[in-house]
Amino acid sequence: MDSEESISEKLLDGTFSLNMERQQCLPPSVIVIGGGISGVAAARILCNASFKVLLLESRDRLGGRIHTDYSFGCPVDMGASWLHGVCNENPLAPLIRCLGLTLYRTSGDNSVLYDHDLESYKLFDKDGHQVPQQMVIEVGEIFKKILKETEKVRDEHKDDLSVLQAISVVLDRHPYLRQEGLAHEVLQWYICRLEAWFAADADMISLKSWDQEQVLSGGHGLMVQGYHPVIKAMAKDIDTRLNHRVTKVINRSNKVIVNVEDGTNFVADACIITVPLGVLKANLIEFDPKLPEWKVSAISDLGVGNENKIALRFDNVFWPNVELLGIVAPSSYACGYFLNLHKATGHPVLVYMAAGRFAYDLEKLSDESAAKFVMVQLKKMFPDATEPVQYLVSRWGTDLNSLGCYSYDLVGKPEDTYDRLRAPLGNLFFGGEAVSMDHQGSVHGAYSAGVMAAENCQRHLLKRLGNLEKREFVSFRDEILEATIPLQISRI
Ligand SMILES: Cc1cc2nc3c(=O)[nH]c(=O)nc-3n(C[C@H](O)[C@H](O)[C@H](O)COP(=O)(O)OP(=O)(O)OC[C@H]3O[C@@H](n4cnc5c(N)ncnc54)[C@H](O)[C@@H]3O)c2cc1C
Repeated sequence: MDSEESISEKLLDGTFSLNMERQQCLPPSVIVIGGGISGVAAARILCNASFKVLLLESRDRLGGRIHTDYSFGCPVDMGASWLHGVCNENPLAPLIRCLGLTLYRTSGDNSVLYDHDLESYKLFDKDGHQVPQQMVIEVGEIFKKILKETEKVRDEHKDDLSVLQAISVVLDRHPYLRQEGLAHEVLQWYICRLEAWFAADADMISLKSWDQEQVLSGGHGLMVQGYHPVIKAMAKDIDTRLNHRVTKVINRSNKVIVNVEDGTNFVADACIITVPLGVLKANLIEFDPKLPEWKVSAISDLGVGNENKIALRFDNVFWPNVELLGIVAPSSYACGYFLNLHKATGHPVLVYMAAGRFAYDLEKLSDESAAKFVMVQLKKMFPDATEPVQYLVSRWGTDLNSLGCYSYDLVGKPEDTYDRLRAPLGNLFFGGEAVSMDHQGSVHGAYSAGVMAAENCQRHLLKRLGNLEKREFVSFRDEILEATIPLQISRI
C-alpha cells in the first residue's frame, strides 16, 4: 500500500488515476506555474501552510524577470534592480532586512519622473559636450509645467488620450513652453526618462492613469548585492521543476491537470498561474475550458512594455563619479543613458538601458552589434573610452519566457481590467506583477500578487475540502516581520 507521502507524490506527478477518491488525510495540493518572485512567494506561503506544492518553471533558473548575472565576477541585475519604496511598508522590506542586503538609494524622491538625484546626472550632447547643469534644471522645471498643464487636458476630455497627444495639445496652447536646439533635446531626454518608467513610448501611455500610482515612500534603492538572494531565500526547500514549460491547463471542478511541453502531466487540487502577461497575450498556454471572454479581454486591454539592458565591464573607470550618464537627442527615441554601477557597488560596470520601441529595435541586433552600438554612444561622451572586457545583453521582449518587461496602462483601458485579470476561475488563481493591487510592474507588486493568490487559493481549498479548522493560515510575512533589523542603506 502507498504511504501518505508517496500517494501525494503520485498525485502531483500525475501517475495517480484521476477519478481516485480523495483521502481526507492528504494535504491539499497546488501547482504553481512560473518561478518568478510572484510564483516563488505563492509557493512559499502554501508550503509554510503545509500544502503539497509543486513549482513548474520553464527556464533553467528561478527568478524570471529578476535575473542577477554573476559572470562579471560581481552581481549585475539584468532584470529588476531597484527596490521602489525604501521603507518598512514595502512588503519586501522584512526579508531584505533579514538577509542583511544593502540598498544604494539613488533618490529619496517618490516621483516616477525624477527617480535619480539631479546633481548626480551628467548629460551630454551628440558631440560629447556636457549640457550645462543650469539648462538641465531649467528644462526640468518646464517639463513639470507641461505635465501640470496636461492635467487640464485630461479634465477636458471624456475619452482617454496618450501622454504624447496631451503634451502636443499643451505645446500648441502655450508655445512659450516649446524648446529649441539643445533645450529641446534635454526636454526629449526627460520624456525618455518618463517612457523608461513605463517601458513604453509616450504615444502608448494612458493620460488618465500614468500618474495615478501611489509610489511607496522612501525613494528608490538599488539592490547592491543584486536581487537573486531574495529569490534564493524564498525558494528554499520548495519542490521545483526547472525546464518544465507548461503548455496546457485543464481546469475541472475537483482537479487541475497541467501538461508540460515534454508530455508530462501533473495533477493537483488547484493551480496558481504567475506567467508573465506577455505569455498569456501570446496564448502560449492553452486553457480547457477556454478562458471566458471577460478574462481574455482583460489580458488584451493591458499593455506590456519592453526594456533592455546592455551591461559592460571595463578594466578601468574612465567616467565621472555620477549615478547616471545621459545622451540628449532631437527625439526621445534617440536619447539614451547609462547607469554607473561603480558609484553604487564599486565595480567598473556601466549598464545601458533602453525602453519601448527602441528596446525592441535593439533586440534585432546580435549581442556583439548591440555592444558595439552602445560603445559608439559611450565614445561620444568619452572619446578615450577603452573597450569593454565583457558584456551582457538582455532580450526581454523576444524571450518566450517573458515577451516583454512589465505591464502598463494602455490608452482607454477599462476601469475593471485589473479586477478581471486577477479574478480566479474555479480552481485557477492568477498571480504575477500584472495582477498586483497597487504596484503593477514592480518586484514588490509581483510579490504581493503572489501572496494574495496563495491566500485566496488556500481559503478556497480549505473551504472546498472541508478541513478549514485543521489547518492554520501561516504567512511567510508573519515569520519575517519578527525581524527588527533596520534596512541597510548605503546612501541617504
Ligand atoms: C529590464 C527590467 C527592469 C526592471 N526593473 C525593475 C526595478 O528596477 N524594480 C522593480 O521593482 N521592478 C522592475 N522590473 C519589473 C520586475 O522585474 C517584475 O515586475 C517582476 O520581477 C515580475 O515577477 P513575476 O513573478 O510576476 O514574473 P516573472 O519574474 O516573469 O516570473 C514568471 C515566470 O514564469 C516562467 N514561465 C513563463 N512561461 C512559462 C510556462 N509556459 N511554463 C512555466 N513557466 C513559465 C518564466 O520563465 C518566469 O520565471 C523590471 C523588469 C525588467 C524586465
